[in-house]
Amino acid sequence: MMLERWKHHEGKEIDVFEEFKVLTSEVISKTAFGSSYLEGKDIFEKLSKMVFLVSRNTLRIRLPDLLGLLVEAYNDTDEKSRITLEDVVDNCKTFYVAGHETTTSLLSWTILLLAINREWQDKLRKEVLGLFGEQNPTAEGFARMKQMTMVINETLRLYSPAPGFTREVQWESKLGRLVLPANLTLIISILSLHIDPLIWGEDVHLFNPERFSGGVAKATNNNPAAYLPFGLGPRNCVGMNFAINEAKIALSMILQRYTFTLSPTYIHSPVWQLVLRPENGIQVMLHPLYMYQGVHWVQNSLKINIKSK
Ligand code: HEM
Repeated sequence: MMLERWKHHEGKEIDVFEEFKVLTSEVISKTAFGSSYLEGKDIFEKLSKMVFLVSRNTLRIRLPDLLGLLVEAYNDTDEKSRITLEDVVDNCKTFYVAGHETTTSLLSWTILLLAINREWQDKLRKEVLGLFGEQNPTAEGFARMKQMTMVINETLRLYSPAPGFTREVQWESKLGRLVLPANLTLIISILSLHIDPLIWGEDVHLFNPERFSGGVAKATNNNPAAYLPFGLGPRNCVGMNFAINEAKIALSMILQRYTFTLSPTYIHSPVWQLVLRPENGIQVMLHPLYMYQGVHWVQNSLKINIKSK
């Protein structure tokens, strides 16, 4: 649906942040709730507004079949483990928000970084076309997407959709020279870890996916707590693989069809409103890879050589 809409924007500007909001809503609605964005548009719009008011919370249920599990828990014969209708609704909201805003943010920042780092955009396009040609991307291909994984990792480092997460101190504990009282809430700043030159080196502020060429462990010097886009430990993100696969599908399908450059109207202003989002959207210019000439679709010669691998 999104790519169909984009056909009307060829050669023109498009705000990818707005586009990805609809796309990721559609995806989470269909996969988790079996409905579509349009069917639940009003509810989803209200939930999006609520994002300003809610903070990440209490969901204790994992994919898949989220709704089924919630309904099961609601109908539980054991009164102690039964949840209320309000709990069902609350958990649906969390799932919707957690699974939608974060992936929108990841996709949007990746497009921004690829629009201004054209050599990486070209590299990814070659990788995608080498693996899938013009066919739809497949799950088997994802594991072989080395450069795409590097770019996603680097985007998540620089523009972590969730720039922080919280932990509650359950009982008085010592942390180095600090004594942490019980019930204290700690905010773990993912972003400060991701831009620490002691961990990443002097080029910490530069977009350099190459740093992930040997994998995350090598990039972090085997320090699993240095890179936390999806949190850490038993309460880490349940949607990590879902989000990464969704991003790989969407990016592959865009790269198969378009080159994109940053629009002069773009104003850089990342803000942390539950997720790290571009305050003014992300406007790019879309250039189709193929043009219809006479009776044939031909490669747009102004763009890159898409045949080379
Ligand atoms: C790029 C996309 C995403 C990012 C960066 C992200 C990041 C995070 C982070 C940092 C946490 C907190 C982890 C912790 O406290 O250790 C979290 C939790 C969570 N995420 Fe994600 N997330 C993403 C996508 C998703 C998706 C697609 C879903 C669902 C479909 C999802 C569902 C959840 C849930 C339910 C939790 C709470 C887990 C718990 O408390 O046990 N997330 N996420």
